[in-house]
Amino acid sequence: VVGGQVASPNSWPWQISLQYLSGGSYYHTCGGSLIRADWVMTAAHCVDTARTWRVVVGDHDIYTNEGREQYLGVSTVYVHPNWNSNNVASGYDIALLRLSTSASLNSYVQLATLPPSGQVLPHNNPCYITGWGRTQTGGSLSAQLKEAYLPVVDYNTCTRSDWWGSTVKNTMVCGGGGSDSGCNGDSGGPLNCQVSGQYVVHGVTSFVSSLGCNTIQKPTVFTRVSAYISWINGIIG
Ligand SMILES: CC(C)C[C@H](NC(=O)[C@H](CCCC[NH3+])NC(=O)C(F)(F)F)C(=O)Nc1ccc(C(C)C)cc1
Repeated sequence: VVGGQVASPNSWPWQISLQYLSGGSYYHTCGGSLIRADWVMTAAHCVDTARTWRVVVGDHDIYTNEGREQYLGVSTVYVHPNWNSNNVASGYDIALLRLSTSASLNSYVQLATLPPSGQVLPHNNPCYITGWGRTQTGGSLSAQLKEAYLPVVDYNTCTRSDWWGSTVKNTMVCGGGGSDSGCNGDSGGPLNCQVSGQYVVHGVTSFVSSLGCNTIQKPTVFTRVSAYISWINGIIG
């Protein structure tokens, strides 16, 4: 997350860290959202490479043990069948992870609320991106979970030729477009939008401009969760 601020610890209790095993250690690579005690929603591009994964719930500082973390294995990865790793612009950047151990829900670990199928939020709807991603283009990951205010940019605006043009599809949500943005390592994490006084996960962080994370008029682009509710329900039952 570029800009924004460090989140109050565990204030986004559905946020997870997706980590992979390398040389005997685990490394953060993506975010995600806990949607059932044994299911995580993330981005398909996060799991393009076959690795040994683990999901950490209840985390705040990914480099220190604060006692609220639960470390959970991943038994099965379900990538959307239409996902094309060579073209993030076609959408379908969504995957579900079946956990080998269920999370234990408490005040630090809660399930995300998903939107009703088909719901499209209006321009400027209040939303926050959260994640441990780079804090600047080409910078390092954030040790502590960050949040940034990225209000919805409606489809009409986001697809303007001087914004994202036809790169953005209506199965996506745009947020921000100013000096705050998502960045590498935020992928797969939630866009948390306020709807009727409740935070609802309306987006899965998908891409930013290759010119730089917080490029003006290139809002952070999210998979629109409400476009995939049937697929999700078909998988998790
Ligand atoms: C150094 C970073 C900022 C580069 C930037 N990376 C990204 O946007 C990556 C993953 C993109 C999937 C493609 N393999 N996503 C992120 O960093 C995220 F914002 F989600 F955290 C990128 O490649 N962006 C990109 C690439 C191609 C397109 C074409 C569809 C025009 C659009 C954006």
